[in-house]
Amino acid sequence: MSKSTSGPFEKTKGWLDWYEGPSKPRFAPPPGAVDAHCHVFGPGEKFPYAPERKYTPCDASKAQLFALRDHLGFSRNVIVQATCHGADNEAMVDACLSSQGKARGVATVRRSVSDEELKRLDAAGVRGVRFNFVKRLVDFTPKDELLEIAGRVAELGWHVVIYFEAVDLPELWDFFTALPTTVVVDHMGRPDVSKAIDGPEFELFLKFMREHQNVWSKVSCPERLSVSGPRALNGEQGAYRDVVPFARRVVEEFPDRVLWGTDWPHPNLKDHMPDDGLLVDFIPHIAPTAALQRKLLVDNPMRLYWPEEIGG
Ligand SMILES: O=C(O)c1cc(C(=O)O)oc(=O)c1
Repeated sequence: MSKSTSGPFEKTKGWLDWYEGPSKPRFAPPPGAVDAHCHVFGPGEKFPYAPERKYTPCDASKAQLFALRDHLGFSRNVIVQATCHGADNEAMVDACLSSQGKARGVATVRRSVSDEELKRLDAAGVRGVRFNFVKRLVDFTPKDELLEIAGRVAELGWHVVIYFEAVDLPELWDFFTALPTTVVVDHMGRPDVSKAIDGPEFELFLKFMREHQNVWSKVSCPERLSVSGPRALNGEQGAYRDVVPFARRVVEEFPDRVLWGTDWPHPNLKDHMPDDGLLVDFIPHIAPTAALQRKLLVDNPMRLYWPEEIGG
């Protein structure tokens, strides 16, 4: 079970493999904590990467993900379909089915998906679909196609996860606000943290959440968003300081609509691969009280992904 291969595929040049032997976090997540954004990649031998993919990763299996979950002190995962698998959800579905109910999934589907397939995904633990607008990751899908998919999954009680760059929010606003489901934003809508926190770009994101009660945000991926570091490596307890005010602002203003995830195995990071134990130690910087931590890591993800277990 080596991480460095990609099965029969060749990894994208310069690909950084996930960090082996992460430290034990100093921060102990509350009991029942959910890593609400992570992926599985392949293994390529068993679950081939999609022909239309924009990158070929190293393998990152369900067993490796579940081992990380236990090591970090988490109880559950939400496994988000990675773009390298296109709309073939089998690696993610297989992980959900092997998790003994401890993983839910977010799928990618095309307009051609049948009702039977949606029901099969639902039975496997899928609770949402992901719409991706990051141009380096996917080709364009027409919005009427996406709206049609959103309407169909709404009937299953699923939500829509959206991934986009902050500069694209104005253009996508009308589409996002027309979605008929709960809408979960990946990685805080990728703010440019070198810009002012009270500047127009991040203000627009806050307005998006303020004016639309169905919009949630993942306060994840400081390792992607940080410009100044320091990186979560070598025992660093104050990593990615420039991201802290942005994430903390979202957690404090919208405590009931935030989620957190490792983003393991961190696709497409170019300059470093974080120690996931130190990433967990980032959490108390953005959610400074036990009450906020409990909402972020337990109550909110349980409400969205396991409502039946909390009488919801
Ligand atoms: O920024 C990214 O490169 C990235 C890629 C993917 C994916 O390929 O699915 O998912 C993420 O959450 C982030």
